[in-house]
Amino acid sequence: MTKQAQPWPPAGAEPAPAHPKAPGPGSELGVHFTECFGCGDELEGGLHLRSTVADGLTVRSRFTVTKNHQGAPGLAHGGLLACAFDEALGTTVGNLLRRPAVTGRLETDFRRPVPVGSTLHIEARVDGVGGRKIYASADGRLDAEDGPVAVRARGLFVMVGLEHFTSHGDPDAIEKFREQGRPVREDWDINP
Ligand SMILES: CCCCCCCC/C=C\CCCCCCCC(=O)SCCNC(=O)CCNC(=O)[C@H](O)C(C)(C)COP(=O)(O)OP(=O)(O)OC[C@H]1O[C@@H](n2cnc3c(N)ncnc32)[C@H](O)[C@@H]1OP(=O)(O)O
Repeated sequence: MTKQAQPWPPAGAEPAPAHPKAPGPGSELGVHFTECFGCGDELEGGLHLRSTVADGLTVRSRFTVTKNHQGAPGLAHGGLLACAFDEALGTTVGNLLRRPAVTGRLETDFRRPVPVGSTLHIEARVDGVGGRKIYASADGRLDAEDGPVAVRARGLFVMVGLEHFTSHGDPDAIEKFREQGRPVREDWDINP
């Protein structure tokens, strides 16, 4: 096994400017779906991730680890940390590029244990786009924006049409997003 990183983003990926309608620096991104395990406010055991646009193609998210998120006693479960990064990367891609996309691949490096009670400060960015593929990465730091790196992640997101959500998920998904203040059909570029 090697810790040697592969080139990222891969050769051929191009820089991805923010969409003209993307929320600007300082914008709170809010909840994209109230029942989302990552950001929703209706799930008691959820991650309750909160995100703010930092600058350009960067979003800062916060996730506080509770006893609902344990693996070993007093420590966060790695799979839930990966979930937090999926959410942080997904919200970065979705909100800044305004293209519906789903996670195709997610890599996580766990560098330090993350204790219950700590807050992970996740800084995520869009690294590039190649065809339908969007490359994004993030660092998660313990308890402060300049704290020690505990987790790093890279995600490959694949642009999809809105029918991805209605045909594989809830037929009313687009209407539900609209009811929750996300009129994706109007606000997003929806033809991958
Ligand atoms: C969601 C929000 C919508 C709107 C909300 C409003 C506002 C809020 C904003 C934002 C918040 C969002 C926050 C969400 C955060 C969580 C996100 C998730 O967890 S998503 C759930 C988990 N992921 C899945 O369930 C995917 C399941 N997989 C699939 O459906 C398909 O495999 C899919 C769509 C990924 C690709 O299938 P194909 O048939 O369309 O396309 P093919 O040709 O297979 O892939 C396209 C390209 O991507 C590469 N690719 C695909 N998967 C890959 C992989 N695993 N590794 C490497 N490359 C891969 C392929 O090699 C191909 O590349 P070549 O064009 O040939 O160069």
